[in-house]
Parts: sequence; structure tokens; C-alpha cells
Amino acid sequence: MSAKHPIIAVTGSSGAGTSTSTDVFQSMFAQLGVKAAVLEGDSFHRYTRPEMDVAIRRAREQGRHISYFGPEANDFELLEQFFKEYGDTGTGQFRRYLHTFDEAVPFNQMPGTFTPWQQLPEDTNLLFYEGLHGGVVTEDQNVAQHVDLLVGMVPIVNLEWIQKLIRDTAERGHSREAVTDSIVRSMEDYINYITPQFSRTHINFQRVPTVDTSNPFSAKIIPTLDESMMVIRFRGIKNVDFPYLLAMIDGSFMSRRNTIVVPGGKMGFAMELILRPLIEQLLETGKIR
Ligand SMILES: Nc1ncnc2c1ncn2[C@@H]1O[C@H](COP(=O)(O)OP(=O)(O)OP(=O)(O)O)[C@@H](O)[C@H]1O
Ligand SMILES: O=C(CO)[C@H](O)[C@H](O)COP(=O)(O)O
Repeated sequence: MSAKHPIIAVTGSSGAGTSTSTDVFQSMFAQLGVKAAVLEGDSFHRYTRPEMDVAIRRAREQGRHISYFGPEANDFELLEQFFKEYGDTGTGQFRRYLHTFDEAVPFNQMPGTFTPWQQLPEDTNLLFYEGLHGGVVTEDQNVAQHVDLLVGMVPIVNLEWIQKLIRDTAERGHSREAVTDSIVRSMEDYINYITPQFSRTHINFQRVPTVDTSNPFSAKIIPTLDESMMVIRFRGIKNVDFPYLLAMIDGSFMSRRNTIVVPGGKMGFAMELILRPLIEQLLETGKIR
């Protein structure tokens, strides 16, 4: 834990919506006058896109699978070191993985490559991480222990796959077959490294569609917020003011003693009502109670 330099991590699978949720956090940081260092988890991939293609082929020849969810394709040790360094000193080295031409052209680089490493500014109030591995724990690494507020962004899996398929084909230049293949290839790492994180989170936001997503591989559009509900589960946070949340969020209800369900259209509002006091608490006291 890092009282002086708090770390907030939003963790979720590929296509879960961690980048999308960043907008809500950025707007809360602006309202609170907080200067946040924003880190994309993909910075800690080990390979460029062409190198990953080779690694996938090699692994396949050896009868194995390698995926972006696991330790072979991501440097968990460096991620843990980075979190520790930020917690201790408030700074660290970061880079970006450029997914699209829009992201890559300003750097005069190709999609699927990394920017050079650079130093975070010295004067940030907190670190905000969004990516695949904010709550990862393995035999050798414990990234989760350095995170002060850990949030899971977890659509149910059909919706996650629809979001990934549509985003990766529309924006990242991949074919449907390639995306489907990556979902299949990633399944073991998904179970070993992605899903266990959601039992370590303080809060999970699980979007559940209210339209038929039974064949995610044929979906043409992503269900909208109004076509979904948000299941929000709390863990290890005392004094969540559920009566206040129920009064403020029209159409919300409790489904378990630690779980509130809100209409999808209220997602941003609910995130703000729930997370803003926690961020304030973190900045004031250095921890979540
Ligand atoms: N709540 C939402 N409602 C509708 N669409 C959403 C929602 N959240 C995410 N999406 C869509 O799903 C796709 C994936 O979202 P996003 O890019 O945020 O995922 P990600 O978790 O950052 O993925 P990756 O780690 O692979 O970059 C995007 O097209 C985004 O617009
Ligand atoms: O979202 C991902 C992991 O979070 C991507 O699968 C990974 O970053 C590789 O990206 P690209 O397909 O653009 O090379």
C-alpha cells in the first residue's frame, strides 16, 4: 500500500471497457483537482505485434499457447516494480503500446509498436492504471498488493467478446477469424490470470445485457448502455451507504447484501457516486476503509 502516492487500478479483460471507463475517472480527477498519472497496462506487453505473431507461431509448433493474458507475453515483474516505485517515490518509467494508425502516426511509428520509455511527471497526486493485470498475483509476483483501490470492469463474457470482436475488427485492423482465434487461444490464461483478479477487487462493475447475446460471434452491434444493467459488487469496504445509492439512482435495487444493480444508462452516474468519495478518502488518508 502506498499512503503518499496512491494507486488506483481498473482491471479487466481485452474489450471489457477499461479504457472506456477511464473517461469517468478523468472527469472525477478534473472535478477534484487531482493530477493523475495515467498508465495503460499494454505498456507492459513484452512484444511488438510482429514479435507476438512469431511467439504465437513458435508456441503453436511446440504444442503450446501464448496469449496477451499470461506472463509469457507480459512482464508482470516490471509491472510490480513500477507500482512499487510509484508507491515509494511518486514516479517511474512508462511507455505506450500503439494499437492503431491514429495512435501511431503522431509518433511516426507503426501500429503494434511501443513508444520509447519515458519518465512520469514528478508532481502527480496518484497513479491511475487501466489494463489487464492490475490485480494479478502469481507464484513469483504480487501486483495486487501495491494497489490501494482495485476496480474490476467485467461485462459478462458474451458481451465482452462482442465488444472485443467489434472493436478489434473496426479499429485495430484484425479479421473476425483472427479475433476469434485469439479468444480461443487465450482461454487458459484467461482462467488462470484474468478471472482470479475479480475476487481481489474492492468493487466489480459487471455489465449484463438485456438483449439477446447468445451468439456473440454473429453480433453486428454492441448492446448500448440502455440495453443493459450494471451489477455492482463491493468487497472489503465498510460503510457503503446503500440507502443513499438506492435513493439517488432511479431504478436501482439490491440483489445481495453487498450488491446493487443499476440501469446501464446510470453507469457513469453510479460510478461517480460510488468512486468519488473513495478517491477523496484515498487522497486524505492514503487508504480505503
Ligand atoms: N459501457 C459500454 N457501453 C457500450 N460500449 C462499450 C462500453 N464499454 C466499452 N464499450 C465498447 O467496447 C469496446 C472495448 O472497450 P475498451 O476499448 O474500453 O476496452 P478495453 O478494456 O480497454 O480493451 P483493451 O484492453 O483490449 O484495450 C469499445 O468499442 C468500447 O466503445
Ligand atoms: O487488447 C489487448 C490486450 O489488452 C490486445 O489484444 C493487445 O494489446 C494487442 O493489441 P493489438 O491487437 O492492437 O496488437
